[in-house]
Amino acid sequence: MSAPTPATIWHGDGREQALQTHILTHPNAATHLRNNPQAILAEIDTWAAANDHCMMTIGPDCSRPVLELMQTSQPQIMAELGGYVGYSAILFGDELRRAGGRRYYSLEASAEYAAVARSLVDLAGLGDFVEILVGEAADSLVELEGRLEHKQPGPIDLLLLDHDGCQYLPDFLTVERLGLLAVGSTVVADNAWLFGAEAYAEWMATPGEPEVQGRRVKYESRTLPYLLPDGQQDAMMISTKVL
Ligand SMILES: C[S@@+](CC[C@H](N)C(=O)[O-])C[C@H]1O[C@@H](n2cnc3c(N)ncnc32)[C@H](O)[C@@H]1O
Repeated sequence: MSAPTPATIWHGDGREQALQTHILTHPNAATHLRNNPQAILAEIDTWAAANDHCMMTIGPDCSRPVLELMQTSQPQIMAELGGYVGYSAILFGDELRRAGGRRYYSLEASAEYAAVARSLVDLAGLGDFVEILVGEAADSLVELEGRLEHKQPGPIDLLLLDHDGCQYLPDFLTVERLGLLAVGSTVVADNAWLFGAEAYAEWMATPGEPEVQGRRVKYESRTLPYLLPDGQQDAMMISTKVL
């Protein structure tokens, strides 16, 4: 009988702090890496591959459809639920700033991961553009709504769900109840077929116009299937609010 294949370890074994130390003490940290988001992202990918780590970062392949979406929809304000070590915040925050966007909000539950993210975002020169909110997304969303309330209704143009699949649906509904999305806003859910996100994917795919907070809402969705590094079939779901 062969030994069972060990489960993939995705995070939390010290790799995040090891990555932070690697980047911040890199011989080129003060020269090539400082204020160079693309070089920092490349260094994260290189370090992960060299150390045989499956990182939870969105990575170059899965980020491509989001970057394409940003080019076509030209968001002003973006928010992500699940910031981890700051990879997606650096990648999309850099793109958003270069395209003339206003602000990128990164919501992260873990104070440890958020501290790593903050140091890398600062090194990338994005510290005054990317804001990291530490705490459960459901709480940070309420705080965010208070901060954005003077802006137009539905202030988030592009929302990225990349935190805990079981929380995708309840936290998305919180976003809807708080009125943070307008007609034309887009929600991108990574890992939409796994890790408990199935309820969210089903809600988005169900025809009709469900009521949220007494308002009828409707989204049009498309899914982009892909394989995870460990071979599991997953998909990204891109949904645009049409009502
Ligand atoms: C897949 S990682 C995010 C990866 C990141 N978007 C990137 O591409 O670099 C998921 C992150 O969500 C965080 N998380 C899990 N549940 C959360 C919650 N309820 N609120 C906020 N963050 C949460 C985890 O701590 C983890 O850092």
